Amino acid sequence: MIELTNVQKTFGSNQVLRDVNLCIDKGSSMVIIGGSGTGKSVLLKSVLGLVIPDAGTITLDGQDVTKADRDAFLARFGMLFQGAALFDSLTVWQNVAFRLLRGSLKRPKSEAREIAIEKLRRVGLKPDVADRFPAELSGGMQKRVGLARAIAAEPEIIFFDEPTTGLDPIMSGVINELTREIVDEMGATAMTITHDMSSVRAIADHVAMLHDGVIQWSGAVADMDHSGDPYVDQFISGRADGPIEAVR
Ligand SMILES: Nc1ncnc2c1ncn2[C@@H]1O[C@H](COP(=O)(O)OP(=O)(O)OP(=O)(O)O)[C@@H](O)[C@H]1O
Repeated sequence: MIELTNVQKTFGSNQVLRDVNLCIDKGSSMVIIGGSGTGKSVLLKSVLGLVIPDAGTITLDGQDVTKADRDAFLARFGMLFQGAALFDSLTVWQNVAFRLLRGSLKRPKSEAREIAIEKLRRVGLKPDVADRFPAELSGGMQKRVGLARAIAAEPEIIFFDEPTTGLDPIMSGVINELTREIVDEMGATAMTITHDMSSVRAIADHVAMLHDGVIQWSGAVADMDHSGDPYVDQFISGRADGPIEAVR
């Protein structure tokens, strides 16, 4: 379980997280929504211990994330970055096996390659893709490779940062479905940040909306459409008028 209690973070005069309280149950999928610049990435980085809150606590299974042994702690996470963020100079399989080729999760090269090929297959890519370079692949294929990399070390917790950015609606749907399937079959805890409402509906068990430094609303995805919260209503319907200022 991931638990954030009274988390605060300010950069200079910019108070980004004012008082964030959030709980993500083991094996469940939480999607954080919110406008640009509301602090979703700061929140995600805080859970990874990459941003240190000014106040409040973040725990993973009861352990303070800022006090955990870095290597062992990060080994529990998989991450799909915005825009896939593959290493151009590495082949596809080396990208997928990145964490299996170094550090605490290191395996022999042949074994790492085998795992990479198996994970590529899981995301719908054939073994012949393994020796190609990311630049030779379409955006949708790169996302699949990013997903294969995120699951390569079979993490307990997976973070998805804008998983469908740059994809057309059909490919977004495919990636969303694949993401949900994989999270379910791994039994992983998932935390996703996105603006894409189709991702929210496909991936989330629970939704939390970050606005003005606090979790404005949180609840089951099934309750999102009748939350009664004017901020959530405005966000999911994409209206310019409402309590959220459209000009920032
Ligand atoms: N390291 C940093 N130093 C200073 N300010 C920062 C830093 N990281 C983030 N911020 C500020 O915190 C605010 C929230 O940024 P963040 O990237 O978390 O927003 P976001 O909700 O993820 O936005 P988007 O959806 O556009 O990616 C922004 O005003 C940003 O400029």
